[in-house]
Amino acid sequence: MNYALISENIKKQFKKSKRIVHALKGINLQIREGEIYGLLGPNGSGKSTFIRIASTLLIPDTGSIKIFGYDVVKEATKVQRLINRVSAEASFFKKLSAMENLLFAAGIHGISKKEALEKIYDISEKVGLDRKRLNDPLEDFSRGMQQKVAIARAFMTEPRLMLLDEPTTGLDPRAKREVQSLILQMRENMGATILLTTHDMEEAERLCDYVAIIHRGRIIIKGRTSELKTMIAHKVTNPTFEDVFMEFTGISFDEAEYEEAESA
Ligand SMILES: Nc1ncnc2c1ncn2[C@@H]1O[C@H](COP(=O)(O)OP(=O)(O)OP(=O)(O)O)[C@@H](O)[C@H]1O
Repeated sequence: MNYALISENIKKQFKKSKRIVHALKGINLQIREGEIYGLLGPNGSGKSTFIRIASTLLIPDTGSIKIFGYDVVKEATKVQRLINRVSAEASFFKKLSAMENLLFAAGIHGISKKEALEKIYDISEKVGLDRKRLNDPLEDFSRGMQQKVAIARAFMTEPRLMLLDEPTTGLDPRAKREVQSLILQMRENMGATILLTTHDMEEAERLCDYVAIIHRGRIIIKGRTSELKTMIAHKVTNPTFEDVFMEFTGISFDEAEYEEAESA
């Protein structure tokens, strides 16, 4: 079995005014190559912190993440060549055109102008963007279209691992559907592995092969969406994936007891 990402005992704390926030309390997970892996959890549970560590933007306090065998701290440059990341707010030069933004991204990744133009026309087709609009400033595009361009732009660099941090947050249902279809289509075409965070449980079920639910910096449960539904079937009739989320994130546990169980 080839793994795209292996995380071992990742811990991270932050100082927030005078308080210490334990954002991640020992995250262990393995993502198989080619999989869409969902990291789900309530607000503040630590999802973005994990994604930021995996994408070399943040250094963990302890533990390690290996991406295709490379350590995200010690071999950050090698890791950066293998990954790309898209967050909820597409980061563009909004006054510049789609074409200028895409050419800029291609340039950073050492893609020649000729190849970049081919890829850009391909992207416009994939996201349903009329070629004539390529020269319009990105700020004139709908949020859904901006997000689709951001995802296609990230795939343009052919990452082996794509980190999608809430890629559909704030989009209307139609735009959301379109972005989800684009993610599936990109995975199909590029064969990339995807780590995705979302608050939308229907989306998690639609896109993810495997999910982990994180709560207060700890992974509470991992499994295929169907397996997790089966786990709560004795409590809820015909459970939805949202029921699964409610069940596992409603847990109130005694910290000391949990720590003991974890270290046992
Ligand atoms: N740079 C930072 N400084 C201080 N605290 C931080 C920082 N980044 C994250 N935190 C805290 O760490 C915890 C986890 O935050 P994180 O953003 O990883 O959660 P999340 O699961 O992604 O939340 P959301 O679903 O709301 O995006 C939160 O309590 C947050 O306030």
